[in-house]
Formats: sequence, C-alpha cells, structure tokens
Amino acid sequence: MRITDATLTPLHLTLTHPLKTARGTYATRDGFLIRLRDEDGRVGQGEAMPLPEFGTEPLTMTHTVLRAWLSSLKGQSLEDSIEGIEATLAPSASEELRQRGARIRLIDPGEPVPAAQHGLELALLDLVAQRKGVPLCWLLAEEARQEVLVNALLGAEEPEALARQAREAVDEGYQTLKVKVAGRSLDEDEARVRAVREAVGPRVRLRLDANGGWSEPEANRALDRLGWYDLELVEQPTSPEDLQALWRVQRRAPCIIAADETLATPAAVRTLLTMDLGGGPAVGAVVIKPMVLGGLLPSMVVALRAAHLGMHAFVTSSIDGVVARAGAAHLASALPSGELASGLAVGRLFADEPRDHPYQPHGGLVRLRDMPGLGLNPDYLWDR
Ligand SMILES: O=C(O)CCC(=O)c1ccccc1C(=O)O
Ligand SMILES: [Mg+2]
Repeated sequence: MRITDATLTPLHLTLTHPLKTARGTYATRDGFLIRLRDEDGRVGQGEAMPLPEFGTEPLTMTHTVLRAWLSSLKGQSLEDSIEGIEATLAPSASEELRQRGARIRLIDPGEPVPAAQHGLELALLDLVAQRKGVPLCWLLAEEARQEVLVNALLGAEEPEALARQAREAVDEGYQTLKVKVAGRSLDEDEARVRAVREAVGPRVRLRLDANGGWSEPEANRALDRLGWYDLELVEQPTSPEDLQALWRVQRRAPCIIAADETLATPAAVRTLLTMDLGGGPAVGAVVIKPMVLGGLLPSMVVALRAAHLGMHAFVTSSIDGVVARAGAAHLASALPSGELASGLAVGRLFADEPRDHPYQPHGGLVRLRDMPGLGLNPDYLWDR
C-alpha cells in the first residue's frame, strides 16, 4: 500500500463531571486523531491521547513526534502486513526486538512516546485490516471473540449517589461495576462500597481502584474491611514503584490484586513479569492500557506473557476517545481470556461523545461487528 495522505487532527474531549481518582481529577482530555489514506482512498484511523501521570509522554511531545512521523510517512510504500510495516519502518530492528512484539518505530525520538506510537500503530493496523477485508482483531488473534464484557465506572462521591448509579448500571445490563477508592477516609470508602453492594445484591461483580493511593498498612486495613463486601479485584492498592509491597498485599488480600500504574515503564513491566518471590506471580492480574504500553501489539505481548505466568489480564482505556476505545475493544477480544470485564464503557462520561457508533456498550457488552478494520466511518464521526 502507498500512504497518499497522513493527517493529524487535535481532539479535545470534555467530561460531563470531573472524574476524581487518588492520582488526580480529570475534567478534559486532549490528544490527536491520526488519519492515513491509501492509494485506493481507504482511511485508517488512530488516536493518541496521552496521560503523562500514567506513564505516557506529555501532549507537546506527542504532537512533535507525530508531526515528524506523519510527514515522513506521506508518499511511502509499505507492505500490507504487520511484519511488512515493521520491516519498512524499522529495518534495523533486531530479531530479539521483534520477538518482543512488532513495534513500529519510524524515527527513534530518543525517549519513550507510547501515546504517539499507539496512535500511529492503530491507524496502520486499521488500514492493513481494511485492505485485507478483516476486522482488526483478526490481525491480533485468529480466535478473537465477538463480544467484550465491559464494566461500568461509577463516578459519584456520596454513597446515595453511588447506589443510584449502581442500580442504573445494573438495569442497563452491566454485571461488573468499578468504584474509585482511596484519597478519602476508610470510613467514607466503606460507606460507599457498602452502599453499592447493598444496592445491587450479591451477584454483581464489584471492583475497586485505589490508583496507588494507599500505603501498605492502609491497603491491608482497607482490604480487611472492604473485602467483606465481596470484591472481584482491587486495582493498584499501593504505590506503583514498590513491587514487593504489592506482592505482600496480594499474599494476604481476600481478592485479586491488579497492577495498573505499575506498568507505566517497560522496565517495571519486565520486573513485574519476571520477579519470583515464591508462591506464583507477583499479583493476580495486570491492567492493560494500550495508550500507556505503546499500542495494541506491545499490549498483546504483555497480556500473553502475563497469561503464561497465570495472571489475569484485562484491558482498560485511559479515558480515551472512540477511536482508541475501538482499538482497545479489538485487543480485548483477542486476549487469551475474556473473563474479566474491560474498562471500555467510559463514553458516557464525555459531553461530546458521538451519539451513535459501533462501540457503544449494550447490556454490559461491546459487540464487535464483522466490518473491515475498526469499522469506524471517518466522516460521520468527526465531520459533524
Ligand atoms: O476501567 C475503567 O472503566 C476506566 C478506566 C480508568 O478507570 C482509568 C482511566 C484513566 C486513567 C486511569 C484509569 C485507571 O484504571 O486507573
Ligand atoms: Mg486503574
């Protein structure tokens, strides 16, 4: 294929209510939409939506790098395959590097730029899949599922409001609910978790996300008390840097502990996947954020390695736009297990979310349609 045009469009997304996490509060999201056109007029779309607190480069860096990459891509001829793209764009990549995942490196910017890599990789994968006439997930795994379980993210602060959101989500068909905890007193968090559990009964899965907001003793105390409400898992209870603390917390926790912010750097991912303090893997699950891991292909490598070690893996967005969430849904459908819900139902948090698109969850599921690539029409989504 020949790339006849490559464009970068700023994306500015607004949340209807600021989302509070123990790491910070988000009211808006900024990034870029990448569009690559081939000689037949097909358009591949990608999205780069950096979140520096979670390990991506800052927005200005995303912009600089993508501008350079896209201008060098324009007019280039690439082979229609992942391997072909890699061979064209990174002819010097060593065999060892390739085995760690086919990563697309045009010009080495000297420092990690995972959001930019994610954006360009997604646009290329969308285009290649379209040219092959297959859904994008087929490039990742032959046995990809057609349905992806997703969790509702409950954003309210007060117990009563949380209980109301929980009931609404369950009425809509969600079977997994997620609540942000930490950054407030344990008494308050217990009241919040109890309100949700009492509102939805014992059958609904309930996961918590502390975003690294507890010290190790606080995490242990919190899990002792909150574990009573029957938790599916807790994301990042303690500081992302202290892997041994995470290991210890998992050893005595009443549920799965999922490492999330810990996966912010390639070095930490390697440590997490290789550390052996005995008694199995460091934690029960890893949260796969493609925007932080630098794309769907590197994400796939991490998820497969985690599965090999007996860890669960599930995908979440970093509160991204539709294009990135579409890619993440294809990744989730290709993971070895689809048992744990993916965090891809955040469209409802945005004020400017396109109303009608194929990745809207229904009944707690995102259903992948049999459309080439991502199946997102660039016109109806963006030129409104
Ligand atoms: O999992 C979800 O439903 C939404 C994703 C989410 O919570 C999130 C969004 C942005 C940044 C970090 C996180 C997180 O999981 O910690
Ligand atoms: Mg998390």
